[in-house]
Amino acid sequence: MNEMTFAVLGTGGIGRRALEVSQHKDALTPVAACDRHGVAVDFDGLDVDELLAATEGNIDNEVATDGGTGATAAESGVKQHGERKGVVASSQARPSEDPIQEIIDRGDGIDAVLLALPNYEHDFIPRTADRFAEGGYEGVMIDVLKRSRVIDMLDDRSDQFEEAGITFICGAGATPGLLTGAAALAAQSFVEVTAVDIWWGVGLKSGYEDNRGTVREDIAHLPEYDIETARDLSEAEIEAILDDHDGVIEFEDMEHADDVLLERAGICDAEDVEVGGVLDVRNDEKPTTTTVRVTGRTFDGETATNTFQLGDETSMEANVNGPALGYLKAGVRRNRAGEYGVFGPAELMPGF
Ligand SMILES: NC(=O)c1ccc[n+]([C@@H]2O[C@H](COP(=O)([O-])OP(=O)(O)OC[C@H]3O[C@@H](n4cnc5c(N)ncnc54)[C@H](O)[C@@H]3O)[C@@H](O)[C@H]2O)c1
Repeated sequence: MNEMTFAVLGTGGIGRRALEVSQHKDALTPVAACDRHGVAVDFDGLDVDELLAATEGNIDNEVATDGGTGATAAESGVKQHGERKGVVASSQARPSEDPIQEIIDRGDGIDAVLLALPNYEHDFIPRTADRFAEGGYEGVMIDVLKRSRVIDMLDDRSDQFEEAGITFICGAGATPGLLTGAAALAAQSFVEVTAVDIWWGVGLKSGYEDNRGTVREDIAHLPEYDIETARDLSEAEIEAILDDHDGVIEFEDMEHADDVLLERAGICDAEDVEVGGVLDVRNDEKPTTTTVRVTGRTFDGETATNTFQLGDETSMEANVNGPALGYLKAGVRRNRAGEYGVFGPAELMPGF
């Protein structure tokens, strides 16, 4: 009864590491994985070691998603050796014209689906969720997306998910995700929260090759870019931006969904949440310690700031995938208890 099966959509920087981390979680079996090129399904459990070894040099971070709203087909960012692209390099996978549909068709045996897909089109993850609902899927869907506006698009589908029997958990990576949950917990000392400041540090030297999708999406947060212009950047242009910054980019006032996720959990107003951080692609050491500061007023009239910090040794991959799979398991428990609809990481913490 406690056993859970899950599928990963997207075997790029995040999806591959999610499969690896799942090996360290109790009673969680990966049974399906896909990228744009193909799909692997085995209800006895995927051989994760084989899949990771075979795809090590074949990670697909191409810009295109499914060709929806204005996707470019730029063939950039593909790390490839040999004939077979992406997940198809694994002997467990085969090429597919529509790998996501193949997973929907096997949804009966899948308790949860982790969407480790790109966010170059804001409606890609919501549209993918629609396909699961329309395909009769009844289970958990969970994403690690970052942008605030996508949460509204998922909220609009709340009734549809409830009717379908889907428990959708949104924004459940590191930030949003782990840090949003930490802010919700830190807020419990207060009767009124006046400010939440999230400041992250990521050092990505050895992980850079595998996480170019995430770096491109981060560049879209710089004031001179947006998701469309970042999507159209060539690899050489991205390298030039990184060179201009000596490999260290500082972000301020980011559109990160921690704000709307804390507001929908009743913790504070979205406008009182600030997210920024520093990305260093030339060092593995974090350029700054990831810190969450929650300021508020206690019931007995004191004003204080509760602070939560991540250890500098924890990698971005550890801080995204550990929480994502932890929230996935929390989602399966809710789904089995008949709770459907849209939930954020703060709502799965003590209430406010
Ligand atoms: N919340 C957080 O803390 C956090 C941190 C890092 C990354 N992220 C997010 O995680 C997401 C994934 O990032 P990444 O670095 O792994 O990206 P990536 O580009 O490395 O991988 C994306 C994967 O999706 C697959 N894909 C694309 N279109 C597809 C389709 N139509 N069908 C099937 N598969 C398809 C690609 O083939 C690839 O395997 C991004 O949206 C990123 O913003 C969140």
